[in-house]
Amino acid sequence: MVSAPGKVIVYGEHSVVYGKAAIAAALSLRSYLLVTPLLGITRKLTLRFPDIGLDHSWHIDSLPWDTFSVPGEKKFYFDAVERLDTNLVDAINPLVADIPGNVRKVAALAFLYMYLVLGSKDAPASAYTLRSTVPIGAGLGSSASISVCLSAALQLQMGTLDTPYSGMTASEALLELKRINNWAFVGEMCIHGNPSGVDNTVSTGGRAVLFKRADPTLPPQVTHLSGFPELPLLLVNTKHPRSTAVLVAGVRSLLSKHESITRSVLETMDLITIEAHSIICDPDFSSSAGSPYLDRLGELIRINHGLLISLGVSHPKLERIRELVDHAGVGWTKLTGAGGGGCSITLLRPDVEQSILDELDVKLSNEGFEKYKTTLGGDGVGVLWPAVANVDNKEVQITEDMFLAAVGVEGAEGLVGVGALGKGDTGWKFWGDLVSAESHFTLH
Ligand SMILES: Nc1ncnc2c1ncn2[C@@H]1O[C@H](COP(=O)(O)OP(=O)(O)OP(=O)(O)O)[C@@H](O)[C@H]1O
Ligand SMILES: C[C@@](O)(CCO)CC(=O)[O-]
Ligand SMILES: [Mg+2]
Repeated sequence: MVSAPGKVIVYGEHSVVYGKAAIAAALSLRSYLLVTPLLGITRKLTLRFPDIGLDHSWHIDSLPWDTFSVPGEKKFYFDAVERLDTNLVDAINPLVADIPGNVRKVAALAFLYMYLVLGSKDAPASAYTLRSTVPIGAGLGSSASISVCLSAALQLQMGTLDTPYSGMTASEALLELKRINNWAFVGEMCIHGNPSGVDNTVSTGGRAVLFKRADPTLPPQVTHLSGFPELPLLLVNTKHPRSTAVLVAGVRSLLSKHESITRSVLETMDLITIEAHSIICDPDFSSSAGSPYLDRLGELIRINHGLLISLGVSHPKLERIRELVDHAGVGWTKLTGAGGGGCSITLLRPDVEQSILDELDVKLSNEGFEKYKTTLGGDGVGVLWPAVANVDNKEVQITEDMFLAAVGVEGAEGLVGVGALGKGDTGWKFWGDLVSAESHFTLH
């Protein structure tokens, strides 16, 4: 069983696709993937993605392995892949043709692409069951978090990746994270079309990153921001779904029509991220009341949002949230992720009275918006191997039923041993924190 976090882009969405810098942090909302061996004589591969209503099986022997075993085709096994191989995509398309809806189709495509390149004809028959607490298509990196899960699980299953172990050095962990991230990027390409790689990078490594890929032919420059401050953030979902691929394509079209103007907007976004990074890295940085640093970060958030509006990626519902927050005077707001709906973040002023925040909460929820309680800067990809839990002091294999019933269940407090599993009133429940039951690749 593996898991990986969603993310918040604090500065630099969209411009990051054009080689500009972005700052992103991992969220405490996560996706979880369980791989269960399928017993029986039929050699099947089953995808169970109940969040999007996908339940589909293929016979392993009927998959187009020949297309995927062209000599030399697997030479890039661990390397970064820059673009999808159109022959491979063409071979997969008929396999997903009868799956209804683009949301399901691209998720199945991402899985099959990775499975066919990373796996082999002799792979054991398995079910891949995925559940996520990251809202889908809301700007919080749901696609990246599932891509990281799929990449890690498949490479672990095929024996090409080590599980994290105590004593693993930082450079060994970095290598494994790189392998996971490279293939998560492939998943993102299947889902997004033209991803920058920032989402999968922060979901893989966790914490927070400064990310920039100035030259598309070279790997990105990634600075892990271990000292990322605990910023007081309000995260609100418009609940208006949208597709990142469509929004990214919209910016590309604007660029082709108004090239120099759009380029200068993207340039300014780069300056914003760089300035924010230097503020956060200031040795005197403080986010407490009266500190000028938070105001400056807030102003940069406001300017960044204004530029995103000018790129055409805001939405009336995002503007409504901003209006309500501005009216309450509690902080600075911008969209996060691809925009067009999805979520906004507000950097809260430290000295705001609780009663004003409570009033704002009521207004937001009356208008159908959803607020998330989450923390930033959490762990990246995690592995629970073998997938066993402690039930009544016995180790039991986590079954698909237990997994489906337990992931995302609220109120699993009352720690009875980290990651222990037991019968709650409503069925199987993880008591305690799934994430802390896993092992993680640590960089420092
Ligand atoms: N829980 C899930 N189960 C199955 N597929 C999922 C799940 N979450 C995301 N996906 C896949 O990812 C797609 C959404 O990705 P998209 O990039 O459009 O939005 P996002 O990643 O949530 O937002 P952003 O890219 O702005 O952070 C869905 O259409 C689906 O194919
Ligand atoms: C809009 C975008 O910049 C962020 C999506 O979370 C796209 C990307 O970086 O791949
Ligand atoms: Mg995405």
